[in-house]
Amino acid sequence: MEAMAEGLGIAPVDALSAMVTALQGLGCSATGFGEHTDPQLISVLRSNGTSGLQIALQNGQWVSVPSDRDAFFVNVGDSLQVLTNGRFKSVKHRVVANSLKSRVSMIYFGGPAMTQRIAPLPQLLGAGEQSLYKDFTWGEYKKAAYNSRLGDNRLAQFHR
Ligand SMILES: O=C(O)CCC(=O)C(=O)O
Ligand SMILES: [Fe+2]
Repeated sequence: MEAMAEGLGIAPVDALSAMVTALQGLGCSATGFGEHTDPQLISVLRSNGTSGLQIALQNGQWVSVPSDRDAFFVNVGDSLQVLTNGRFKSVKHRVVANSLKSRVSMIYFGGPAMTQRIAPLPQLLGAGEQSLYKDFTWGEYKKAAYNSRLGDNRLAQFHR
């Protein structure tokens, strides 16, 4: 935050960190990153070992992902859910800010090419099994995503 303020030429330099301190003083856990699913095929995440990442179970209960700086968190995205015709689930997740330690994460998002058609892999479809989704390209999905909010179920509009 200090470096950002410095880069922005904001004076006094500690204006932004004062804001963070004020939030921490409230003693409540703020939203670090709102609930959402990742759009791409796969996300590979590493963090600095600070807790905060949570996934939603099917019953809506939020469960914390253990914070381990030596572990990778591999997450299925919406596109892989479609490619597997729903066998792999794009799990809803969020980050709850920790008032004691900052969470830093780096994520690799593996996404398809813009013109790529996103559809269940034929070899995964059983006899007579239909795609659960309408035909769409990654570009079409992205366009729909730009018109949605972070927490929206963006795949819903592509369901058959
Ligand atoms: O920072 C994190 O741990 C997760 C962030 C995230 O879910 C995302 O960028 O898609
Ligand atoms: Fe995410």
